[in-house]
Amino acid sequence: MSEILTALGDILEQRKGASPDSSYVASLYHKGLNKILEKVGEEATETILAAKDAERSGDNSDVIYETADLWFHSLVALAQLGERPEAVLNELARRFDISGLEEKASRSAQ
Ligand SMILES: N=c1c2ncn([C@@H]3O[C@H](COP(=O)(O)OP(=O)(O)OP(=O)(O)O)[C@@H](O)[C@H]3O)c2ncn1[C@@H]1O[C@H](COP(=O)(O)O)[C@@H](O)[C@H]1O
Repeated sequence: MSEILTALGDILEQRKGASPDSSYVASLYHKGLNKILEKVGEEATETILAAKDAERSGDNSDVIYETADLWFHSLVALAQLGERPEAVLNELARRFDISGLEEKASRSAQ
């Protein structure tokens, strides 16, 4: 799965040199960070609404679709700031390592 994020990160970097009419990502870069963050906010709201609908209906397809939009726009915001998707994966891995170590320590103290 991380290969998909790496490939998407590469495309997001390539779009930095593209003309705004040639691609959605290039058009977002051209509009600037505030517009990208506005999209992150919109997609977060749409994800929340879709999650509440999913809870009622039992159908998760819309919340998965909206979460993909949210992740995508968050990665565009990070790319605009000069960060790649791997930075987020590394942070998640770091937290996983810490909690894994804490769990091991609490087990050996028992
Ligand atoms: N993953 C995505 C992706 N997810 C969502 N979107 C776009 O994000 C937008 C979602 O916003 P909305 O639903 O609000 O739609 P909208 O009304 O068109 O947006 P606004 O006019 O309000 O800004 C849609 O235009 C989607 O097409 C994406 N656009 C691109 N990608 C990836 O980015 C790559 C590069 O895309 P381009 O720059 O378009 O070549 C693609 O190959 C994909 O892998």
